[in-house]
Amino acid sequence: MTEITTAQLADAESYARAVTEATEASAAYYSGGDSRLDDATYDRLARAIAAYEAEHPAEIAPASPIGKIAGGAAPTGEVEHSARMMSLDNVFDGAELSAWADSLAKRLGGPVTGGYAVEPKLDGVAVAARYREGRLVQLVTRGDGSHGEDVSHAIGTIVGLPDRLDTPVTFEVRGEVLLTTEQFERANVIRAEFGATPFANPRNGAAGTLRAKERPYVIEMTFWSYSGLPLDDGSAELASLAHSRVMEIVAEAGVQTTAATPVGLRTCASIEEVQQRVEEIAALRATLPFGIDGVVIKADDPADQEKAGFSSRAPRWAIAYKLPAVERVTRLLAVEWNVGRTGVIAPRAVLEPVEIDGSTVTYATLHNPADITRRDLWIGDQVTVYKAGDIIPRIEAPVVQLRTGAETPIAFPTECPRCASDIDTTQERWRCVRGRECGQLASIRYAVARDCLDIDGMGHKLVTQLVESGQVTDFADVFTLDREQVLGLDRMGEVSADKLLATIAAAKDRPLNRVFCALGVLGTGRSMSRRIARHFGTMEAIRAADATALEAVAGIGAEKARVVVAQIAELAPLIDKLTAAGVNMTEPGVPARMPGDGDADGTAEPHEAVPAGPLADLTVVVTGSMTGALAELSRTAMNELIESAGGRASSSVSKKTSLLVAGEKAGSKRAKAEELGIRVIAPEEFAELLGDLIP
Ligand SMILES: NC(=O)c1ccc[n+]([C@@H]2O[C@H](COP(=O)([O-])OP(=O)(O)OC[C@H]3O[C@@H](n4cnc5c(N)ncnc54)[C@H](O)[C@@H]3O)[C@@H](O)[C@H]2O)c1
Ligand SMILES: [Zn+2]
Repeated sequence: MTEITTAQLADAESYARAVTEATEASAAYYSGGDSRLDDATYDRLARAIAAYEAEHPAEIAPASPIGKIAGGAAPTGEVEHSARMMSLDNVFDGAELSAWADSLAKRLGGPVTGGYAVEPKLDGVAVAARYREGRLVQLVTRGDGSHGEDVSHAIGTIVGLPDRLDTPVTFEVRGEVLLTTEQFERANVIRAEFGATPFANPRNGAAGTLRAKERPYVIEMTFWSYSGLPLDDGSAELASLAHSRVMEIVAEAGVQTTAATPVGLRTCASIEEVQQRVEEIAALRATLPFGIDGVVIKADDPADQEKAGFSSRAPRWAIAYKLPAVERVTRLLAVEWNVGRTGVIAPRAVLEPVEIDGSTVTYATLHNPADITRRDLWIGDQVTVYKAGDIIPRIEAPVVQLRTGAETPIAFPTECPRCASDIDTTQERWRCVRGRECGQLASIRYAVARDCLDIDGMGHKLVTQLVESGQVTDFADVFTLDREQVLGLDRMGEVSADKLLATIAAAKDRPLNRVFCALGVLGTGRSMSRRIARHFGTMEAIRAADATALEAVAGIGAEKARVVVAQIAELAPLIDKLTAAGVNMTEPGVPARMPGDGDADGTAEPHEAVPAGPLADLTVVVTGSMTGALAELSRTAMNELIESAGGRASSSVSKKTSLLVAGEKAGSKRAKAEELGIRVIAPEEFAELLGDLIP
């Protein structure tokens, strides 16, 4: 997207470019092609153009979309409308809504007499449907408002717009043709079957489908009427009835109206009531089976309408209260494959972060591999992303027209990303062949690994065997294995069995930080586990801590604190089992910090359990392979060592780094440290500094 879409227009040249970009986008938008811009971006661009024009009225370009129906860009047809088909003016908040109501009152010489009708603003394509003698004879698009295109070929494919009514009425109904969420999903499945590119979003699908004449397949759409008017000499009385009454007559005739949507048509006496209703509809938006982009408010009484009249573009007696955009276009950066508790392997889209409906969206759900194939998604694609309310964001479709050729196919996993077992691909939802066991395996493997309980000799094969035979269901079971069970394992002799049992017994005495780490609490890796253990001292104190108490640990914010508390509560049975098996639950040298401990004012200062050592207050990064006295130490052991010497271990070099320990084959971290002027020392020198702290 070019910069002019967000910035103010600085000069005539950027104004001209903005007008071109807007008219091109509109042309695509109204014809059912893929617009390069999402609505929020288009609206920003249009506002920038309008602001520029207000300041430079002499420079207004003839092609400017401002003040024109459909931005002047809709394909116009040959069918003359029975009455102009207008746009709607917009408001974006309560204050603007009140201002609109005030200006309307001024025009009317007093408040509206018949109240306001409030309906959803359906996000589809406007059409006029002409019924003569109860038969649907013609469908016309809005076009430029005075002439539209004949799209009568779509008659018979639109739910809610019957081709024959029960009574022989002659009238015209106007309304919105759209694809419901369900129809949209189905449409893209059909499109894929016929090798056609997917629709980028439901609106686009409705516009394209309405205009498409010769397709080998049918795509079902839905119609909701929002107005009814006389046609030829028929139904003249409609012109003198309240809007809400007209809608009743249209509905009685058998045409679907906005009143039949889940949010209905409501009349409100005051603008405060309208505002309240807008908020209710906004809250229900995410639950609707189709997209809305706002709420439409109309003076209900025909006398009020007549007095208010029209501008060149829109009625003055109606207004669209726009809701925040829930769809944006952004880039698909990657697809991650996560394995759920039951072994289901679910893809998740990683997106270039984009702001939708007040929050930043970085991930979106993708259902399964078949779904990815059906949607024809590629890495690098620009995609339409939808999010409303609390609903998890979803990718609607790629914007195929924006492909550059640099997109790459999405690689499907060939083995379980968690346990490397085979994948059962017989169902649409792929699953690790180990199912539930897959999660057990992964968490037990994690717990016994070097960084956690460090049970040497308990490799992947062994864990797999123990889980498959049902002898071990969680890592607490490892501590209660008896000699007989161990001897029963494949290729297990007496010597190695005893050795393994000895390692398991030794692992019971690991410090709390490692036991805690082994629990695999979300968001607490090795160093966070150390910090938590050093802060609280005992598992009992950790379990007694509430979210506020946890926030006292460096690096734990409110959000994380809540997650950790919830997970520890969930893990209670496992922790109890570990305690019963005799596993150590204390951090050596650190007193327990129970709730209520701390300073007089009740706020517990994080106390430094470890006395200030040679690395007090230094942030240390280790890179390359260690030699000399440190040769045997894993990264975890190195980090523990740094912390026991009073320092902070970190994995990346930044301005905050105090010291880089660079071993053999140190690469980019060393270069960066040198660039930042950070002190770099060799493992031997570091070992000297630490002296007898080295284990
Ligand atoms: N993405 C793009 O490139 C692009 C380009 C042009 C326009 N747009 C979008 O189109 C919109 C502007 O389009 P517009 O000028 O056609 O006006 P509009 O669509 O915002 O409002 C007028 C229309 O609302 C519809 N409508 C829905 N429910 C209604 C109801 N209950 N009562 C009355 N009318 C109802 C009618 O079809 C009417 O024609 C903006 O949201 C803009 O973002 C996007
Ligand atoms: Zn698995």
